[in-house]
Amino acid sequence: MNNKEAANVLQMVRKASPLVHNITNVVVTNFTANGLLALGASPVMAYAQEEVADMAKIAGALVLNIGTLNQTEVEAMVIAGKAANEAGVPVIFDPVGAGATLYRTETARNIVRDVAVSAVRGNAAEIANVIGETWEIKGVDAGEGSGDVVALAKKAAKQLKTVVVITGKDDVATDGETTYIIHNGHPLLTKVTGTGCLLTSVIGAFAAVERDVLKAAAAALVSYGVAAEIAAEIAGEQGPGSFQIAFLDALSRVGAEEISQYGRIEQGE
Ligand SMILES: Nc1ncnc2c1ncn2[C@@H]1O[C@H](COP(=O)(O)OP(=O)(O)OP(=O)(O)O)[C@@H](O)[C@H]1O
Ligand SMILES: Cc1ncsc1CCO
Ligand SMILES: [Mg+2]
Repeated sequence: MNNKEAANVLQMVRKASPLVHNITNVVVTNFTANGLLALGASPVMAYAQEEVADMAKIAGALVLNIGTLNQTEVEAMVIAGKAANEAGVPVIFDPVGAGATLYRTETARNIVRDVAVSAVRGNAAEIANVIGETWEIKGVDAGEGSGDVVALAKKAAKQLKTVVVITGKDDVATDGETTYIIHNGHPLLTKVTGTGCLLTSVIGAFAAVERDVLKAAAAALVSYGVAAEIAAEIAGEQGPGSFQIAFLDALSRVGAEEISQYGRIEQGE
């Protein structure tokens, strides 16, 4: 995966405008829908157990996010996930807050047991907790020590038999064999709620058009990180509110030119 290939996958998203079915949290719902629209995908949020199987089957990707989970919604996620599996629709999982409470940790583990997920995206602490590893957050920036993060991502990918994406200062995407490290993004992303959650849904949009989920994830990460850098350039001085708006604009504008100029994809060990 290089910048050119990444830009090609982004172009495919814009051309196909895939339907991305999200069962996500109440904090990020609107931002996620607007972010997917800006990018060029077609978002839908559908949660009722009566309809999630039908929606998941017609979607290009299903995104499950446990940010504000409750038991009814978790049951809907499993129904949707199994329907997506039957229909060959990729499922992307965001284990928000795994490790923070026993309920989140157990739910995250149950979802990866009951649903065949194509990719899991979280920060290092969340991914560690899904696979039962302890993880010390070193300093304020969980992205510090990316060597450890790569090892954690590979271990998780092998254990869960799926693509694993760990985000932070640098982002790592791996299937356990091939690893990409993406050096894009901006610290202001951590000052806007749900940028991780939107990224998980963006990976869904890319996985809907690129069957190689690892390539899809790497392309999503570089596109997203470059968009953040463009937004910070335009509105970073103003603060997180202006940055959030500029970021939505940048998601709609980022293309081959910007990715070739700013994209920093490294093939890892
Ligand atoms: N220090 C940093 N510098 C640059 N980019 C960063 C930094 N920290 C995180 N990011 C970027 O922010 C985005 C969200 O990643 P993060 O790891 O913060 O997700 P998260 O913890 O799940 O966030 P949330 O819970 O708010 O959705 C990613 O695109 C990531 O690359
Ligand atoms: C703040 C917050 N609380 C639960 S989910 C969420 C959004 C970031 O995932
Ligand atoms: Mg998160």
